[in-house]
Amino acid sequence: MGRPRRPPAVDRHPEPPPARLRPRHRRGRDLRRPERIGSIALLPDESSRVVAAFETGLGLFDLSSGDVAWLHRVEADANGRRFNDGRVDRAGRFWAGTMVEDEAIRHRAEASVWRLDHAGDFAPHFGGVQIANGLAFSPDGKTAYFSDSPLQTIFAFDLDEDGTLSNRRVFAQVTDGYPDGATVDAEGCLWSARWAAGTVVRHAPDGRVLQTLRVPASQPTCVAFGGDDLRTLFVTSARDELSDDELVRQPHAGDVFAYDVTVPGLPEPRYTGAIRFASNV
Ligand SMILES: O=C1O[C@H](CS(=O)(=O)O)[C@@H](O)[C@H](O)[C@H]1O
Repeated sequence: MGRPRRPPAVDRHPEPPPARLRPRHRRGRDLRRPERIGSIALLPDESSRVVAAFETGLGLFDLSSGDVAWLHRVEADANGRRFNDGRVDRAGRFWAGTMVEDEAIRHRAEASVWRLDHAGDFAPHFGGVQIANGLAFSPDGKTAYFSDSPLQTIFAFDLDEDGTLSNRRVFAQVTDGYPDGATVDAEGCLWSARWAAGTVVRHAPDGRVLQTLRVPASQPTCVAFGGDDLRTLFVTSARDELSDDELVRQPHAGDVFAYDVTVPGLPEPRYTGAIRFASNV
């Protein structure tokens, strides 16, 4: 683990819109979009379009123009849920989970993890979730990781070739903070952001903690590898839910941090399935 680099300049607002960051230029660009975005899937064609998990469902989102063509708008009712974390698995399917945003009913665990498959069908794969987070996949694609943040638990599953999850087990029980976004490096270790603990933790494939990186913000939200050799670990963070006093003590809350790492990440898989547009929106 190297020294933290000076954080790239990303515009900060009381309600920050998602920014598209070009790290070399240390510049972020605000994106016009109809709803908050929880996660995205890159597409094979290198165009400016991605599949985005918006609050209410999936849309084909043009990062340049801000145009959205809805694919599956499955959470459009006001039920206190929205889409949150997601990631493409090694076989090119997009997984995205919802979270119960309304804290008063979060304990009901009515959120789910959904899968966009190769045929372009989008369906819930399992439910009983409060806040779906930390979806990540082992280098061989046979193990999936997932966190239900309020439970302070990271789970592992077997993932078969058909895209079915089974053999759910506890991968790590978290004692400090809440497991948020995560990714897997080339050695199969899981990097997990710890909301409220101000850390990012690297777990061995058997769940052991190998390394804890302290970041200068209490709410790191997700991690991603980048740079030409995938040896830069980017860590996003949130200002959300911090008091004015906390924001004074945490001037970097909401920034994106970049760290040099020795073990590289893996290229991010792209969604390789069909794109089917919704007929009802
Ligand atoms: O992913 C998210 O998680 C958090 C906090 S926690 O990690 O679940 O504790 C959340 O409030 C945030 O808005 C969400 O996107």
